[in-house]
Amino acid sequence: MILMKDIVRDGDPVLRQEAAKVSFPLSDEDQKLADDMMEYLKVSQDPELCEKYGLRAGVGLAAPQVGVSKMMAAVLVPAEEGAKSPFTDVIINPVIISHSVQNGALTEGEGCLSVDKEVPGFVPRHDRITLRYQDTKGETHKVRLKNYPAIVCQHEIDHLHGILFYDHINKENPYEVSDDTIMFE
Ligand SMILES: CNC(=O)c1cccc(C)c1Nc1nc(N2CCN(c3ccccc3Cl)CC2)nc(N2CSC[C@H]2C(=O)NC)n1
Ligand code: NI
Repeated sequence: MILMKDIVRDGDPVLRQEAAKVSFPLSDEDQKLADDMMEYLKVSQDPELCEKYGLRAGVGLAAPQVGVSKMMAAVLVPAEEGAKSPFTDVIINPVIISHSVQNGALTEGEGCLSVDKEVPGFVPRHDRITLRYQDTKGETHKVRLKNYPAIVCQHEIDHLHGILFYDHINKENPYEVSDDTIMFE
């Protein structure tokens, strides 16, 4: 089971590397990694278990964050009342094949399990993306995502390319975004 002690923190070079493509069929090790990363998200989103294991809650976790520089990330965006559309899968060798011109950003900024300090500011991302990836069975998927699930997938795909969320925050004015940026909770 992945615990906070297994999460690599900012400053470790593995978080700034380009991860390696994953080959199929998955090795037993890669399959276990996929399962463990998804399990972390599930446990972290359960208030009792989160507390019991001293975890930070997350909706995404990328392999480099547990020290494995491979193109794999688990995403578990729960179904919430109202507009948000859920998205749950382990995305392997993900590629954003198209995206909206319009940006989107979380009004509360972003957090990351590998960044212990709060970094205030808006993180401008594409509001809508078309994502192609392979699942753990090697099946290729092409999905259109928008708003929160799109933000989360971009945050995790960034990890696979050595990019951290605060790299996108405007240094001069952290709360400056283009006026057509969609801001959401
Ligand atoms: C600095 N301000 C903030 O962090 C921030 C502050 C307020 C609101 C938001 C929305 C913020 N932003 C933010 N909140 C999250 N969570 C909200 C709580 N949630 C969760 C918590 C408990 C149970 C179930 C769940 Cl679901 C877990 C996920 N997650 C991310 N990110 C950035 S994209 C990857 C994703 C990630 O998993 N990070 C660890 N950002
Ligand atoms: Ni992160």
